[in-house]
Amino acid sequence: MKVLCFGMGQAGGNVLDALLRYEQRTNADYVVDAVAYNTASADLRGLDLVPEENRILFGADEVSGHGVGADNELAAELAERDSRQLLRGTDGAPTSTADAFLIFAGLGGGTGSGAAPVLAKHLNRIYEQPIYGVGILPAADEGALYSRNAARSLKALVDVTDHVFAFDNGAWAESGEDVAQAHDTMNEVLVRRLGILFASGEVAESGTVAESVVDSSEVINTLRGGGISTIGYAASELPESDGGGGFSIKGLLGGDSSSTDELDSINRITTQTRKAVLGQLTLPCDVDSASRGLVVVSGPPEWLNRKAVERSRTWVEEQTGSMEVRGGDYPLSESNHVGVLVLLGDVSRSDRVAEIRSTAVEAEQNRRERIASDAADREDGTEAVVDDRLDSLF
Ligand SMILES: Nc1nc2c(ncn2[C@@H]2O[C@H](COP(=O)(O)OP(=O)(O)OP(=O)(O)O)[C@@H](O)[C@H]2O)c(=O)[nH]1
Repeated sequence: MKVLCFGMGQAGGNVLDALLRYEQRTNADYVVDAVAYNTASADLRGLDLVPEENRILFGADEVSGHGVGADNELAAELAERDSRQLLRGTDGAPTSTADAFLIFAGLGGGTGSGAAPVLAKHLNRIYEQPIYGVGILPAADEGALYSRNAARSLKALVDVTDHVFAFDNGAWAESGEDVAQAHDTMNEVLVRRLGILFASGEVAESGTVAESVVDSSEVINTLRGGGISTIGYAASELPESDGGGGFSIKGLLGGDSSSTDELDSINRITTQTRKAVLGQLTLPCDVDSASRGLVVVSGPPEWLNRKAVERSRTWVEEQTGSMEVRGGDYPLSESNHVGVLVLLGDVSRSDRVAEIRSTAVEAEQNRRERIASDAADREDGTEAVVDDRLDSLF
């Protein structure tokens, strides 16, 4: 599945850079072009793989390249004002070769949080392809302002995109890691999942193998209808003699390797499916609240047992209670792992999203009370200006 990628703000740019690195490392080719945007010029300079000419500074008239300092309303305003400049990011891009557009952003800060929905809205006006957000939720200990920004931005992004892949920083933070290192580790987790999802759709198109490979329309159909999705992934290393070579010691000794391998393959695939869903989701959620699912099993072709793939698919169907769970293979001849990726589309219950929402509502109430009391203190009777946007959260 070919994707045209946009990284908005610092987190957005970092994750995009990490995806490009992962694509390079795995010799894949699904990113048709990559564009990064920021209100802070230093953040754009810090990127590695996004081409220099595709790094776009906006809002410079107002903030002179110094960023918006977590003010996502200002970022949205600047993005709207500079929308032509944002769209210039697609000028040289081979837009017609993309199956989908992807906008990466941290939702807790200012630039990505405020400007990602604005960019999505403008791309939507012009292009036919589905537009997906990749929204990074702040950890709870990043404070109420980040939660408030994230709550608003998540809602705005869901409203203007065809789906939002959510990633919860809080669920993936390891205690004791410094922030930059933690971000790098989290970015790896996220891009591995996205990379496998997009690369698996490419195999079908190049026509190399098996009939049950996943194609891009299956990814798009799983995401159809919008909402928030989460992705789980788990992998198991194969015994050395089988790693990618396709032979087993038992087979060489004349033993019945095929039945052993079949059992082993079924066990590995079903176990990894459970692990992927029960403890490795990008956004922890109530699995039974998902509307649709997609299971992609990757590994050397001889390990991609049909029965196992079908069992995994059925298990995900049972867990989600959804009748719309697709399944397929992603053959990787050189791999020494069997991996299972599970995409759960349109999840409606997540403790973390509920927590962000309630912190946001509380922060908003405090703000209103403060404004109201400031207004009461003023004797001129000026009415408090309140923000009603949060009333409509989810
Ligand atoms: N997973 C991940 N999260 C990041 C990364 N960089 C920043 N964040 C998170 O993103 C949120 C802050 O958003 P940023 O992207 O830094 O902010 P910005 O969009 O550039 O906006 P301003 O700096 O406020 O203008 C916080 O929740 C950070 O923890 C990253 O590389 N990976």
